[in-house]
Amino acid sequence: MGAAGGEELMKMEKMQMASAREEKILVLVRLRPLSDKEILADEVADWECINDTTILYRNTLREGSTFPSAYTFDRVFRGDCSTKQVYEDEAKEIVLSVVSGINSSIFAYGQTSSGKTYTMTGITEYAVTDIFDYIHRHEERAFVLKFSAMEIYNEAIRDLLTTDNTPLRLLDDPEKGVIVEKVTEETLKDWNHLQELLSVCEAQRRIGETLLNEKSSRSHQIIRLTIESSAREFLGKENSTTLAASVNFIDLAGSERASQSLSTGTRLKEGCHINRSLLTLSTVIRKLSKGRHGHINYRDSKLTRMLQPCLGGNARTAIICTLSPARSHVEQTRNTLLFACCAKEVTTKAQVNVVMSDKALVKHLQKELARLESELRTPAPTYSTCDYPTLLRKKELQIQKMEKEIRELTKQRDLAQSRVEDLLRMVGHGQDSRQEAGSNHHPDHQAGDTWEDEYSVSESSGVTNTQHMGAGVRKSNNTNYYDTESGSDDLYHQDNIEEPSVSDCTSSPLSFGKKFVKSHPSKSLEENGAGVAEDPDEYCKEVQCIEMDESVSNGNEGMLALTMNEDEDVTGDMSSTRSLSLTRSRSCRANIMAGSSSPCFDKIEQTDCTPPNGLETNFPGRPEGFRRKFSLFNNGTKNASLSRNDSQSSIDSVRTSADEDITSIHTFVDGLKKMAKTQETGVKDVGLDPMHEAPETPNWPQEFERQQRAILELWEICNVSLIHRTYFFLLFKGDPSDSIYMEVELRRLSFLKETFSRGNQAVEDGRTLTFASSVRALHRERGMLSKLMRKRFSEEERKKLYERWGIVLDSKRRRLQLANLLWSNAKDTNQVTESATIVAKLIRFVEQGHALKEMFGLSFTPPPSTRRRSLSWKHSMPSLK
Ligand SMILES: Nc1ncnc2c1ncn2[C@@H]1O[C@H](COP(=O)(O)OP(=O)(O)OP(=O)(O)O)[C@@H](O)[C@H]1O
Repeated sequence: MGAAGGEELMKMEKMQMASAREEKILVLVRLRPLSDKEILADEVADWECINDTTILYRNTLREGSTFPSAYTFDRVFRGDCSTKQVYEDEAKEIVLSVVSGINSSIFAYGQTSSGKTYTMTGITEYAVTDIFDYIHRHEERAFVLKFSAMEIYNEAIRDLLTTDNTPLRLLDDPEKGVIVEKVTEETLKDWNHLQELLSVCEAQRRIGETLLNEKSSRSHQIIRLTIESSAREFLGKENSTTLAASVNFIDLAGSERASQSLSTGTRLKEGCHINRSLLTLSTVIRKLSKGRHGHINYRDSKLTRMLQPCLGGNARTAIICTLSPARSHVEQTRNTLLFACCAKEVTTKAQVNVVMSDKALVKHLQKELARLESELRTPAPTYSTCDYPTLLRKKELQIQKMEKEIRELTKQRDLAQSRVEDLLRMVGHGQDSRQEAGSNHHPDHQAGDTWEDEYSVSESSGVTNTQHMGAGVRKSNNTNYYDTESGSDDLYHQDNIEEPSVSDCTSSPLSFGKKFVKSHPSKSLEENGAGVAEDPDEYCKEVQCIEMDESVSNGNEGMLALTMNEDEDVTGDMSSTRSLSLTRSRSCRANIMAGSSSPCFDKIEQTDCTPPNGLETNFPGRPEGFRRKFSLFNNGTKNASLSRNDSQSSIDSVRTSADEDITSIHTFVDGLKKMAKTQETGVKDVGLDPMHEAPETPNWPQEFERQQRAILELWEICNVSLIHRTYFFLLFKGDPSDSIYMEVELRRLSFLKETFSRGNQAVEDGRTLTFASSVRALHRERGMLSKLMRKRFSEEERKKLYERWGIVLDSKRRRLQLANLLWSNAKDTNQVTESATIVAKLIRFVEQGHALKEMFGLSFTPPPSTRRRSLSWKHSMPSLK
């Protein structure tokens, strides 16, 4: 090897050592200006960059200051900053590492229409210009540039450089890590060639129109430039080495709410896939932000599998979080900022990637071998002069430590053993009581049997659920996400997913209705009925929403005639026959597609309708992010003390966990204050740890039952929309992947219950929810459902239903009576199941597959907190001091 060659190699090895260090992901935030559309809609810009690192939410008064208002990052860019400035000031340094053999990645994250594509297009062009410029200035090295481009569309990887739509496979290469099989790699010739390839990508990428963006990217796009370079002087020689690295330009698809983007059909499906993969990305980022302990679920989506090196591996990474300043997007903006807060805690470990020629490698290995052989032959000097007593003492200490660990582990094992025994005893008890109950339920039992008898029926029907769960657990054992997905599809096909037929509703001789009427005298039908008759026009609108959904699902895209004739004795106004010509409303359509109900009941004019979980506006309460700790699940004593039918205990346990949450928030705030002292920059807004850990619940089937019981009771207490209950109940049946949704639902409901019980109002997007308003909304919904009964059920079917639910056939307002009974007894599993079946039939709920669950849109926003909590939270913000 020549002197220069040796120097080169040594320099590279040195670089490799020097560069293999940890560094945090660079997090940039870019606020775009209000768009013309937003200005036309009189939108207000609620966000402002107050300096180069802090972005401020200016409208805290509106939300009662329950959220942090200032967020600090490596750099924030105001709406009037150009992409060139974003690149020059921050991104360039990361991108250009690639020419020194260090992998780098830049990606844009943000809600739909926030400016990701706008930003990444510019960044990619500026970066490649600089790369060409660098090559030009370093003629002593020979460079090879390879260009590839892919998109992940609906969880399938497509090559953007070919017209072939065949999905590409991801393979695990022992040396290179995850690779995309057969992806086209073009050797880049010059700037014009790059422009050509970029236009091909643009033409190939899936773009669709949504309400929020005319040219919305419906896929995640990854443009990869691989650069190899070697010193010309040593080309072809045995001491030749090559630097090889890639830079990824990643334009993620934007997170979206079906209710805001009003997406339906294909767009809705795309939206589900987008949200799902972004959720996995957030989970990965959240876990990484806590350090690289435990399992990181990169394999849960193709996006995270492909991005693995950028997210915690051998790469320098910058994330540009793009934001819309508009008030209507405040919630999505917060989610993006919380994601950004987590991302800034993530570290990567980039190093210079040196590829040696085969000859150089052989030589290097020979040298290494010789060194090891000589070490073996000549014992190291330290060996002979070793201090044996010290060595012995060290070993003894080690043995003592290990013995202590063994004792600790034995203790833990015994504890776990006793928990298992407790649980087994509990399950045994449950089975006993089921058997007893089952023996009471004899076909000869008459209508009017005791409630306990009915409950025994419901208990035995619960066996079906257990079977689903069993399947779910098996499914989750499969570590391959894609298999998991297909598995779940099958699962859902089998389970109550088809539109329920009336005969299903009416065939079995149940009689809980009668019994229920007796046990709930306080809910007088007149009282409920009065609410329904209050505002008939409102009902017309409500029914209009549902009808429009029907017209669309029937392929009737245009006008439809809606008959609102009551054949039974209903209130005066509603008894006349009306034919209404209705124009299809996209907002309502989206609403129903997403499973929403209340928004249409409340105000038809409102366009930002709500997804089925009521995450947004009109449902009482909202999911508040995931619970920070799952100590309840791990507490064997509490679990063991839960009896199968003890519904109060299930609610109590929710309350307990909420209390624990308060403690954990305080603990966290304390931690925050400490951290704030030691850190000059970076407001720890991520403090409430928005992306809490997903539960890995042992014994999930039992836990699911417990949570479902608690949710059912809380729905009743909080007057949650019946359509929401129906969607949720039919969609979340115990699959292990449901745990996160169950958790979110429980948290939002317990928060709401707490708020209502204190006589407080819950504020959502500036709108106020009170206990009274939720009661009114529920009354209106029941009225609307009663009207649909005539349409969805034949006279004969209705008659059967009345008999079954104990409604006297010649009584007045029979449909309303039935509507008032639906979902009215959370403790009666059988009644719950029947109610879900009937409401599903009324609203024509058709299972749209697993993806629909994602439209329950998990929010990463930290929970709205009590006054006390919010104050301590606010005070922990250094930037607010
Ligand atoms: N910083 C900015 N300055 C001016 N206009 C912008 C800026 N950012 C985005 N825009 C404009 O906003 C619109 C939406 O931007 P873009 O398509 O980049 O959003 P996106 O986040 O990629 O959306 P999606 O996720 O739906 O693909 C475009 O018309 C774009 O020109």
